[in-house]
Amino acid sequence: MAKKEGNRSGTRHIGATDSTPARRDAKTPQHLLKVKTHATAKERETAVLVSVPPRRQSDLQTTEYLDELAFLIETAGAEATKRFVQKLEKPDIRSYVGEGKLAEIKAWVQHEKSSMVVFDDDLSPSQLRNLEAELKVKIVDRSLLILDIFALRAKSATARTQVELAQYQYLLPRLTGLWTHLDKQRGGVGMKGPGETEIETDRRVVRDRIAFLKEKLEDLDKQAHTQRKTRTNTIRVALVGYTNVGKSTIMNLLGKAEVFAENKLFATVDATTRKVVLDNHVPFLLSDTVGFIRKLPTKLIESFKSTLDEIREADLLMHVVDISHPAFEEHMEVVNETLREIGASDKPSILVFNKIDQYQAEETQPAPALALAGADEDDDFPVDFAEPAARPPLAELEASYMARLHDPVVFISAQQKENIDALRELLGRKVAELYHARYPYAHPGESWATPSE
Ligand SMILES: Nc1nc2c(ncn2[C@@H]2O[C@H](COP(=O)(O)OP(=O)(O)OP(=O)(O)O)[C@@H](O)[C@H]2O)c(=O)[nH]1
Ligand SMILES: [Mg+2]
Repeated sequence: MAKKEGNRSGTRHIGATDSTPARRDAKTPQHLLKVKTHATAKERETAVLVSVPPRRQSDLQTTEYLDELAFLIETAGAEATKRFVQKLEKPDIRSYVGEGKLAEIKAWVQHEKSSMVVFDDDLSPSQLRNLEAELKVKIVDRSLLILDIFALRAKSATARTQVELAQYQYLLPRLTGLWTHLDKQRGGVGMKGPGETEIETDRRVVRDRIAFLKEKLEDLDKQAHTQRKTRTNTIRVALVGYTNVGKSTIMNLLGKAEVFAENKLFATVDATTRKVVLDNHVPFLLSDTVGFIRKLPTKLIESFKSTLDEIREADLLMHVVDISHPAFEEHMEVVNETLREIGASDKPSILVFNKIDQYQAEETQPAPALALAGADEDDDFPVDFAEPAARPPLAELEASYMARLHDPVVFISAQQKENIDALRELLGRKVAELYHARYPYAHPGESWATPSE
């Protein structure tokens, strides 16, 4: 088994910029992470999407989920060219989809020479193995796809270490399954699969690397903690929300920061913190963080502990929602659920409905994008265009949210700079309230002379 990888152009090496001397990883197992969803060749890779929705899930929802998966694929640098949907009570334990559907997928993949098949769930190691043996192309599940995007985006030492750790944690139980397909990627001809001894050796190497990365993260955490301790007498605000809702755009607007904002999922993987001084208000620290997404694997959340500490340690959350997205209410639920999971759901928060410039009131939803994107229109998934979902006029929506929620609400367009004064006013007021409640005898701004800021 070739253990060394050359630094071929166009190939990304996770952790390659990691300058920390490896203590125990004389044989760095990074070649094991080379299952990539993004294009490494000149030609753009093509992906077939597969989803097994429960019977009770509406067709509209299925379409939205597949749209999101296609967006993830696009963010990773490939193109979704076909969708297969099979409604089942639950995914097949052996091959995720049923036998008939699998044969259909196989025929398509072979005929169209697709580069990979992407599943909108996490696959068990045995499902992964079986699918790989049957379809003979790259098999990508939701975790692997998200991890790959995170790896593309992560810049800081902490974020990179977190991603690498999550990748190896993902890899460990799947090591045997992934071998065959790694061989294939390397050309395969004449390459024999590794024997059990080699797999065992690699398992040990990966375990060592995991231990090493955990130690490294602990060190980085300590440094970050010490740095945060110097920010005394300061209210901390964290931007939270679903991915691609406009958090970084708001950060740039308020914090005069230059944070990468883009119409791609997970543009931000590193946490960034800026001091913000709004006119006549108490200064505060604002952090931009990684966006949330549905079905974010718990393991992945755990390995992003350091980034999520910014949220956990915040005094106030600004929950940003993209109101122009058809599924914005479900997105809010996902965010609230994730906040609960990381133990940050009881914090005071402000709800910021963004992208009002793009919001379109209408009586019914537009026809699902399914037909446009080459969906598999077989009997398993009759396309249903008549699903009504009212989108009331903005003023109505605003009034109903204001009345319904305990948290303060503001409707803005960060891009068009609409209603930003209202946002500043609300934020300034909330921060001042928190500040005076917490430090009744302090004078705002007096701690800002500390050298670390
Ligand atoms: N139409 C419209 N687009 C916006 C608005 N605010 C942000 N955007 C766009 O939405 C996209 C995502 O914005 P970001 O600020 O990167 O979103 P984010 O929440 O930081 O995204 P992640 O870091 O990927 O989680 C970008 O293309 C922005 O230009 C808005 O008010 N209206
Ligand atoms: Mg961002």
